[in-house]
Amino acid sequence: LELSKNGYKVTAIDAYAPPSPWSAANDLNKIIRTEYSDMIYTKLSVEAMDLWRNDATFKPAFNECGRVLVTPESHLARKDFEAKGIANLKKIEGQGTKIEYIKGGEGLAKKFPVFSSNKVHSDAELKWNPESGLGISFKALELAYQACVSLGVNFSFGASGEATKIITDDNKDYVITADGSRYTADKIVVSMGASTGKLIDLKQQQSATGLFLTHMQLNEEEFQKYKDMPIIFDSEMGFFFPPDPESKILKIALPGTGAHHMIKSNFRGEMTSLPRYMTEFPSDTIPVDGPEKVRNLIEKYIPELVSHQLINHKTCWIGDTSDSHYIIDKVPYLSYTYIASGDSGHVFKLLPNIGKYIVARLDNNLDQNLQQVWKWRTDLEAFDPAKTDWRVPSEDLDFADIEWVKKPEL
Ligand SMILES: Cc1cc2nc3c(=O)[nH]c(=O)nc-3n(C[C@H](O)[C@H](O)[C@H](O)COP(=O)(O)OP(=O)(O)OC[C@H]3O[C@@H](n4cnc5c(N)ncnc54)[C@H](O)[C@@H]3O)c2cc1C
Repeated sequence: LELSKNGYKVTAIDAYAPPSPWSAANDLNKIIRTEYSDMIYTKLSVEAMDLWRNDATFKPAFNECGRVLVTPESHLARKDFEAKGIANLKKIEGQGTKIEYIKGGEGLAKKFPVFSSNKVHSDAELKWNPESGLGISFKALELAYQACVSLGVNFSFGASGEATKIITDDNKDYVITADGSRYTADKIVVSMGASTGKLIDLKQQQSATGLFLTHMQLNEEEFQKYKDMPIIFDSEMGFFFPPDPESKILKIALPGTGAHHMIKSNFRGEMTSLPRYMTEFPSDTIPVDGPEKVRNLIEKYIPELVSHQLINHKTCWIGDTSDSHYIIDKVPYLSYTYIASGDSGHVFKLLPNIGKYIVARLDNNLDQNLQQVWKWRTDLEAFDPAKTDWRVPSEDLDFADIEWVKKPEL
C-alpha cells in the first residue's frame, strides 16, 4: 500500500488472498495500545493510533473500546514494563492523560458493571486506558488489500503466489513460486511473517512461536450485554476482547503459553523453529490443558459465560527476535532483496504506518536510529522465551510433545 502510494509499481504475491490463513493477523481482533517501555515504539504506536482513528482505510476496522490491565504485584518484570510504558506515553504531549488506576474487583465492578461478579482480588491494582482498543484484524487486512487494488497493485495468489525459493541469476534476484513461476524486480521485499526463515537464511535472528486462541459464541442478549466492555488483559491468566459485532464471537487468548516447532531449515540443515500451519495440520488446535486455563480466566471476570462451549481453537504464528525489535533491512547476501520481518508479536497495531518506514529503508532515507535498531543482525543471541518478559510469562512447549484438544471441544 505504502509503496504504491509512493509511486512504485508493485506486484504482491502471497500463498493466499487476504486475509491469509497463514497470517498472524487473520484473526477477529488485536490489541491497539500505545504504552511501550521503549520510546521508539511509543512514538510509532501513537502515530498509528491517530491513523486508526482517522484514516479512511483503517478507521472502519478500529474500535476504541479501551483496555484494563490486571497484573499481580509478584510479576515484577511485567509491572516494570507497564510502569515504563505509561511513563513513556506521558512524555508525549497530550498522551496518557486519561489513564486511571482502579482498586481491586470492587473498583472494577463500579467502573464496569458488566464485571459485577468478578473475582479480582481486593488489593489488585488495575490500570484502565480508554485511549486504546482493538483492530478487527481480518477486516483490516481486507481493507488494506482493497486499497492496494484500487491503487493498481498486481496480485498473485495460490501456487503462483507461494514463494519457495529465492535465487540470484545474472545479477538479479528471482523469487520462485510453487508453480515454477519466476518473479524479479528492482527491489524485492520479503515479509512472510514467521515463515520468512523458509525463504531467507536468517540464521538464529528469528524464531517462529505458535500462540493459542479460542472463542465462544454469544447469543443476542449476551452480545448486547458485553459488546461495550473493554479488553481485559490479565497478565497472569490471559486476555479477552469484547464480542465481534458481526459474528457475536468473543475471542480469548490463552495465558502464557507459546510453542516452538523445530525443523531442519533450508539452509545448512540447521535446526530452527518454523510454522506448521493449520491448513496442513488441522488437528493443531490448543494444548489439552488450555480449556481449563481459559475457564479460570472467564470465571474470574464473567462467570455467567464460563460454561459456554469453546470453539474455533487456533494456533497462530509470530516471528520472534531475541530483543523483540523488527528486522527491516537489506539482505546482505542478496543483490536487491530486503526483509520486513521479526514482528515479535507486536506489529499489527502499526499496520497503518509501518509501511512508511519500510519504504524509507528501501529509499535509503530511514531515520538512522531506526535503521540501527531494525538492522540485519545475525550476531544477535538466539531467541529465548524466558527472557521475553514483557509478554505474559511464557510456558515454552515443543510441538513434538503437545497433546491437542480434539475439535469440537465438548
Ligand atoms: C495470538 C496472537 C495475538 C497477537 N496479538 C497482537 C496484538 O494484540 N497487537 C499487535 O500489535 N500484534 C499482535 N500480534 C502480532 C501480529 O499479528 C503480527 O505482528 C503481525 O501479523 C505480523 O505481520 P507480518 O506481515 O510480519 O506477518 P503475517 O501477518 O504473519 O503475514 C505473513 C504473510 O506471509 C504470507 N506467506 C507466508 N509464507 C508464504 C510463502 N511461502 N509464500 C507467499 N506468502 C507467504 C502469509 O500468507 C501471510 O499473508 C498477535 C499475534 C498472534 C499470533
